[in-house]
Amino acid sequence: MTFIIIKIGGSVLNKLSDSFYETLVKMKQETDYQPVLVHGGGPEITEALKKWEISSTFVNGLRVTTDEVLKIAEMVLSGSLNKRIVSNIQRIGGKSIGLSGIDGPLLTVSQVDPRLGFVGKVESVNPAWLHSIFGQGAIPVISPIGIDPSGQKYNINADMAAASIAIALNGKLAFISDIPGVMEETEQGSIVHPKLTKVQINRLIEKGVITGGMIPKVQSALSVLEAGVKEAVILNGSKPKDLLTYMDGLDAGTRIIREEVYNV
Ligand SMILES: Nc1ncnc2c1ncn2[C@@H]1O[C@H](COP(=O)(O)OP(=O)(O)O)[C@@H](O)[C@H]1O
Ligand SMILES: CC(=O)N[C@@H](CCC(=O)OP(=O)(O)O)C(=O)O
Repeated sequence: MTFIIIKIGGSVLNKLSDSFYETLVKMKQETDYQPVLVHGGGPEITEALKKWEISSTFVNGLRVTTDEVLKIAEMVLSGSLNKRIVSNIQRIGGKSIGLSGIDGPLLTVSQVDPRLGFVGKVESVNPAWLHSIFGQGAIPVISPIGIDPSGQKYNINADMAAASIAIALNGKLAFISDIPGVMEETEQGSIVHPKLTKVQINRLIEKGVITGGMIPKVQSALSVLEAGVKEAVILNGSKPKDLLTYMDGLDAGTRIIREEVYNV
């Protein structure tokens, strides 16, 4: 069995078609792949915060999380969005169970930086409950809220949560977002990089080509490579075939790979 950790970005959550969910259910029922979903929800958290008239800011793609921001983030992520994805999978005929990093606890975290408030980085993953969900023939759907040993809850960037789970399960990692991959404006027009290494990524960040929410995404991809996972990929969620194309070993999106395999 090969695990594939599929991170669904909040940017694309509401744009995913039934065929995307059908692909997941078929993958689970008909192939040796075991899909594990991790979802974000940044835009919906921002919308809910606006309704509550709470302001929030980002530092390098991470939301500064006060106690009241945390409460809304948990409500949106572990409440409405997690259950929306679970019910979408069930509507297509698949089995699915939703949980957050607190359940189990699946994700034990520590504080990233006191200046960011309750933003967590994953210290350990306990996949025991995931294995029992796999045993039930179901697809786990994970929301990125974690907990520390004292019981304090934390908001985790969903890309970073997905990377930690991919490392723990030694699985493949695919980021599904609202763009075709890592893009760059060149004299010839806009291009999508088919593959990138750490050195190239760092150069694109320095040049200001990779910004905002793309920063934690590429950094999370690099962290899985460092931990021994072969590669990570960024795919376009509005093209459900991209996931199948990638699983078939063909080119899709942007693959993030180690230096030594760049020319292979
Ligand atoms: N070089 C880049 N190529 C593509 N997207 C980029 C790039 N730099 C920044 N971005 C931004 O990153 C966004 C994807 O990150 P994010 O909004 O966090 O998505 P998600 O919710 O899918 O995780 C894109 O919509 C785009 O605005
Ligand atoms: C700490 C932090 O930034 N947490 C994110 C969690 C959601 C997320 O990551 O959503 P996307 O995948 O849609 O970006 C946030 O509050 O927006």
